[in-house]
Amino acid sequence: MSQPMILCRGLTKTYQKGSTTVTPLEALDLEVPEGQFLALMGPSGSGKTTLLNLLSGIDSPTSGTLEIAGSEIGSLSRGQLTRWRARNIGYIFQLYHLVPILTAFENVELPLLLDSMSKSERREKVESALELVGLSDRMHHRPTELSGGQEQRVAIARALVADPKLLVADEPTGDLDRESATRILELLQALAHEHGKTIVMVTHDPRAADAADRTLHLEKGLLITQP
Ligand SMILES: Nc1ncnc2c1ncn2[C@@H]1O[C@H](COP(=O)(O)OP(=O)(O)OP(=O)(O)O)[C@@H](O)[C@H]1O
Repeated sequence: MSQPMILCRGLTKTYQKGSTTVTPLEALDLEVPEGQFLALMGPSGSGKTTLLNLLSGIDSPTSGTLEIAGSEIGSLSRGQLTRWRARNIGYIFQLYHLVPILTAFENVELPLLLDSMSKSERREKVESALELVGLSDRMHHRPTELSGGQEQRVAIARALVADPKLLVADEPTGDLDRESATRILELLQALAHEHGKTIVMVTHDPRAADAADRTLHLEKGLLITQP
């Protein structure tokens, strides 16, 4: 079998609050194959965001191992982690986080400005990311001129533009009506099944979880196996 995209063994995160130790994630073992669309559910405070932040290199584990695409990232320094993240992770937020004064094109272009790349190469990548999310005709619109579903698709194009292997999404349909949510979920399914992206999506919505290939449940920092 090929190596998993995500491999966690005994992954643990603790915080010290005065004399109390908070353990948002405890000894988590997890394997996710490349191209899988995984949903992560659990009550508030169960450790979902903590896990997303570890998988995406925003935070580092206290103990355990964490391999993404065969690289151990748990022990990288902050600077190494920032560079690794820019190449390997696309992050999708519930409230899109687009820059309001920039057009859809300029928002999607942002992650590429850190790379030394010609303007024409950048344009090509931005245009194909916007085409992939079905927004070629909205390229020069600003966020206020787009619907919520379209804003989320711009945000997905921005997450995709540097061609990361792993997409992490924190409640990507949480602020959308049912029809827009369905289109976003179909897009995420296509990204996993047709483009080989591995996707980890936090959601409170059972309908969104149903769109995924597999659902994991967290409770008090522990993984509850699916019945
Ligand atoms: N920086 C921090 N310092 C101390 N405790 C923290 C920190 N970050 C998270 N925690 C604690 O870890 C636990 C898990 O938090 P986390 O944000 O991962 O939960 P969640 O499942 O994403 O919740 P929600 O669905 O409400 O977003 C909570 O008890 C939280 O208070």
